[in-house]
Parts: sequence; C-alpha cells; structure tokens
Amino acid sequence: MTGAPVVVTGTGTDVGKTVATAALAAAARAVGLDVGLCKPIQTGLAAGQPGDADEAARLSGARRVLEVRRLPDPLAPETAARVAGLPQSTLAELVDPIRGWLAEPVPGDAQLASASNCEADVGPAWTDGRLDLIEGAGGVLVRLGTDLTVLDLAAALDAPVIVVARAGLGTLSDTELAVRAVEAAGLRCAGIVIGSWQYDPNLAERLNLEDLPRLTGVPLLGRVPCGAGGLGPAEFARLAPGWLETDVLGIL
Ligand SMILES: Nc1ncnc2c1ncn2[C@@H]1O[C@H](COP(=O)(O)OP(=O)(O)OP(=O)(O)O)[C@@H](O)[C@H]1O
Ligand SMILES: C[C@H](N)[C@H](N)CCCCCC(=O)O
Ligand SMILES: [Mg+2]
Repeated sequence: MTGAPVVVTGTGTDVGKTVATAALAAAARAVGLDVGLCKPIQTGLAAGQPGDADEAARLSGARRVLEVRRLPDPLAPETAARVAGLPQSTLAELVDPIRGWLAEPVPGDAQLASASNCEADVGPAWTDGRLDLIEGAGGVLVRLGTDLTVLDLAAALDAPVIVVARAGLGTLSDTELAVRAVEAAGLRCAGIVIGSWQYDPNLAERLNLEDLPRLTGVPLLGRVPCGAGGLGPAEFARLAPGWLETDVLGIL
C-alpha cells in the first residue's frame, strides 16, 4: 500500500514551489525515504529543457521524476493549451499516469527507511519508504484544463496540500485565501512553506512568521532562504533539512 502523495501548490507563480519541493525532498531523503517528484503540466519550456521536477530532482538528489505534459508558452496550462491550439488536459489524463507512477516500485537499490526504523517521526504520506511530491502550476486556482485545478488532482489522489507563500507584506491575505481554497475543496492543508526568506527580514516578514499560522490555522512548516535555488546540489541537500520544521515529515 503506497501512502498518498503530497501536492505542493502556492499563492502564485514564482513564489518558490520548486525550491520548497526540493527542500522537502531533501529532508525526506535525509531520513532514508525514496522521493518521487512530479510536475503534472510544465509550461514555458521547450522539449528537452529541464522542468521544475527535473530542477527539484537536481537540487535534492531524488531520482524518480514524472512530467505528464508540457506546453510551450509561459502561461497557465489551460491558457497555454488554448493558444497552442491543443486539447485541454482532463483529470483522467493527468491522474492516470500519476497513479501508474505511484504504483511503480521504488528503485531496488534505494536504502529505504521502513516505518519501523525511520529516524524521523513521519506521517501517513508514505508507508513503504517513499514520499512522492506533486508540484502544481502557478497558484492554487490556476487552471490545468477546463474547470480543472491542482485541487482536483489532490482530491483524486487523496493528497494533503502544502501552500508555498511569499514572506512579506501582502502574503497574509494571499495565503489565507489559498489555504481556504484548499480546505473548501475538502482537502487537508498540511501547512505553509515560505518559498524565499530574506537574510535580513523586515518588520512585516518577521511578524508574518507568527501571523501566517495564526490566521490560516495551519502550521508554518519552514522557510527556504532566498537564492537557495542557486546552491549546488550537495550544499542544498545538506542545508535543506534545516530550513524545515524537524517534524515536517510527521505532519505530512
Ligand atoms: N537557480 C536559481 N538561482 C537563484 N534563484 C532562483 C533559482 N531558481 C529559482 N530561484 C528563485 O527562487 C524563487 C522561486 O522560484 P521557483 O521556481 O521555485 O518558483 P515557483 O513557484 O516554482 O514558480 P512556477 O510557478 O514557475 O513553478 C524565485 O524568486 C526564483 O527567481
Ligand atoms: C509559466 C510559469 N512558470 C508558471 N508555471 C505558470 C504560471 C501561471 C500563472 C497564471 C496566473 O495566475 O496568472
Ligand atoms: Mg515551479
């Protein structure tokens, strides 16, 4: 029985979903979990260019990557398909390949941490030594297809959802709206990750550390330092677990 994957969405584009996904992947690998990284629809990249899932794998060292569909223009997937004159993605066209990917056994040489001997207190997101992370496109209500969002994917996969948010002034309303959208869809929002944390946070950023969990009702799971995406993989993998709450895997 495979645990549910975890969907990583955000309050918008460029908030840090990919780097936060990579950080979660690195933290899971650090306790022996085998990590899978999925991007259902990648937009804005030509064939052969590394996508978000490839980038998160590069940074974290995770080896299982799935990108279901790629569309050429840097737009919301539904818009990108329309302007390219291509058919819209359906829920089944995204979920079925993901389910097949989730059903694949992890590589035989993976040194898996079973639930019994895993050092960390990890939660129900995995049962057989794996954690699979699915990154949406842009913000939580971005259309992946006609009347289709990443929340529909999360619901179909029974996946908890992490919201990646900005650090500064303006994030309180954006983040609460995103969390409310997740919960209005009947999904569990496992928590918030700040996707780009300044080394010298200003007053609003410092206070948001308390106000984000207080106002949304979900925990702040960590902060990814700004520029983290520019670290080398070894440095990223070494530092990333420290950016997240020590019990983050238990919460998932
Ligand atoms: N290689 C890098 N070097 C420095 N900064 C980076 C690098 N990659 C990403 N960043 C920065 O980190 C922040 C988050 O980028 P990221 O790609 O994780 O956002 P995202 O939410 O995944 O975007 P999208 O909606 O396109 O998926 C951005 O400010 C980006 O400029
Ligand atoms: C192309 C970019 N990298 C993102 N993946 C797509 C972001 C779509 C945002 C749509 C919107 O909210 O206006
Ligand atoms: Mg991304």
